[in-house]
Amino acid sequence: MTVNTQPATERPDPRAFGLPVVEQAEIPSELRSLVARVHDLIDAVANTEVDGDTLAEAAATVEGLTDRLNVARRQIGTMVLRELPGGDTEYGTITNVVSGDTNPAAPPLFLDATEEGVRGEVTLNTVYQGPPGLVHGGWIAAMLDQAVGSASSLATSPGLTARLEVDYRRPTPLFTPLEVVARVTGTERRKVYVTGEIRVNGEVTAEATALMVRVEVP
Ligand SMILES: CCCCCCCCCCCCCC(=O)SCCNC(=O)CCNC(=O)[C@H](O)C(C)(C)COP(=O)(O)OP(=O)(O)OC[C@H]1O[C@@H](n2cnc3c(N)ncnc32)[C@H](O)[C@@H]1OP(=O)(O)O
Repeated sequence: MTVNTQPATERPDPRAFGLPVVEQAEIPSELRSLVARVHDLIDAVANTEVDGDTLAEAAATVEGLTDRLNVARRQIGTMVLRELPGGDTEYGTITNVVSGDTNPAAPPLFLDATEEGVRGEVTLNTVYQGPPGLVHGGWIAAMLDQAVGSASSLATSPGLTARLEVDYRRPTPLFTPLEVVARVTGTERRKVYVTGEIRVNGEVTAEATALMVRVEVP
């Protein structure tokens, strides 16, 4: 089943929910650079074996930086307006743990609209490790949740995940390009049925079926 994407102009504006919106182009390049450096820092901290003096010095430096950054914080729930290839647009939470532009803990997984639904590629490091060398099952579910939510939001309007079932078919490896896809298979009133897959070299390692319930604009 192919579900046509609902025009962006017909989707709810987050400002109607009292949420601030930042356009993607307004995110300063210095912030993007900081996010990328801290993303690498998380990986370095998770894996370092340097001596205690170096660790103590690093902790003091990071604490000082944290204090400096915390003097001006965004409102919780700030949204980012993204331009997708093909001219469509999408709102996302700016600190979303899977795909947030300003979240150094996010892989990040960016999903583009396709004719079928959504598709994205991502390669994960040891920060997302569960079993040795493999992606944690919770992160697999998180990426699939994001993909089904995004496919549902683009095809209809934003919603919350009511049900998500994941089948883990094969181990999902770290340091290997992962393809993440999702598509809407049906709708019924506010209910949107969606499926998603993670593939490695074309082979499905995990698949999800989900029910999204569209939120009502106040
Ligand atoms: C503008 C903002 C932009 C945002 C962009 C976001 C981008 C997307 C990216 C996000 C990606 C990340 C995504 C995330 O991380 S979403 C975060 C994780 N999810 C949640 O926190 C959701 C928590 N649950 C709820 O809030 C409510 O239960 C919801 C809102 C889901 C429904 O409560 P609501 O009071 O509104 O509706 P209703 O109870 O009248 O139910 C309506 C219909 O649904 C049926 N039903 C309900 N539950 C289930 C169930 N479990 N199995 C089967 N069916 C179920 C129900 O029978 C009824 O059917 P029918 O009687 O019509 O036949």
